[in-house]
Amino acid sequence: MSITGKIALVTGAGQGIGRGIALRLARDGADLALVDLDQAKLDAVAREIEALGRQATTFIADVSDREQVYAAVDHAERTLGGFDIIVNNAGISQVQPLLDVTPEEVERIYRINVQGVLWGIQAAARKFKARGTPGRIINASSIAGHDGFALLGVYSSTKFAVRALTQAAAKELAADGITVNAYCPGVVGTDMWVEIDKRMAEVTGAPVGATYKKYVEGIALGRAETPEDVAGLVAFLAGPDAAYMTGQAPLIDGGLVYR
Ligand SMILES: NC(=O)C1=CN([C@@H]2O[C@H](COP(=O)(O)OP(=O)(O)OC[C@H]3O[C@@H](n4cnc5c(N)ncnc54)[C@H](O)[C@@H]3O)[C@@H](O)[C@H]2O)C=CC1
Ligand SMILES: CC(=O)C(C)=O
Repeated sequence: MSITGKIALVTGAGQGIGRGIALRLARDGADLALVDLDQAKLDAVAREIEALGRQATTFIADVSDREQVYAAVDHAERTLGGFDIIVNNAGISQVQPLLDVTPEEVERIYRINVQGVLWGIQAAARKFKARGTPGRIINASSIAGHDGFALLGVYSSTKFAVRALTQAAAKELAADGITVNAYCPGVVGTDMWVEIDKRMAEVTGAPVGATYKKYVEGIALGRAETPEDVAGLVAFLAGPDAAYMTGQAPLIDGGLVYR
């Protein structure tokens, strides 16, 4: 119960890693603002959180739109009565050889994966400063933010960019008592990897399922990652034991990329 009574906002909370993070933070005592594009999915996660005895509120926002992200943070504060933690988790994948990628594809993924994180950092930091309280900002990077992966080149570059924003924001906001860190998962068995595997099959001709299998076979601990594995690290970054940690982007990947 290390974050009891704290108010946390999680983007991309309707499924996958975001859902796992929201449920873990609720178990650790936080009340949750859940942000995503699909109301029905958000409602289902909100019911799970309420069943744990915590409050949950939902808000539809596209993280690539700065005004919508600011509105989500305002909604969280107004509805739950405070604002302490933001997890900028929403993101999309893109499997495309670098030689084929189009300007429209680059723009779309940068608007969501990079600008979405930047607007979340801005909105949360402005809110923490206005309230005069310390806060935690936690961003989704990836193993692909430490290593550029073939056919995931533009996606990898967005996750490197998240690490850069995390480091710079940590330096700019430390004097206000705000810490900024990222989490770098490996191969997590969510819809994102179903999509990556399907696209890899289209691009390389490998059978469906083969790319995911190959990646999982490379994991030292011998199994795919779960959203709960990721959520454990995020709970640490949100909690009191991470008070002296900022600007970092730790890997949690079962042993796949070593730094
Ligand atoms: N699945 C994996 O193996 C890994 C995932 N990650 C990162 O973790 C984060 C979550 O990934 P998953 O849960 O696996 O993905 P997912 O595809 O299962 O879920 C992503 C969620 O984000 C939401 N979302 C997408 N675009 C949005 C937008 N513009 N505005 C608001 N919400 C939006 C989707 O509706 C969805 O609910 C992403 O940033 C991803 O890049 C990092 C490393 C590995
Ligand atoms: C989705 C993702 O970040 C990887 C590299 O698995």
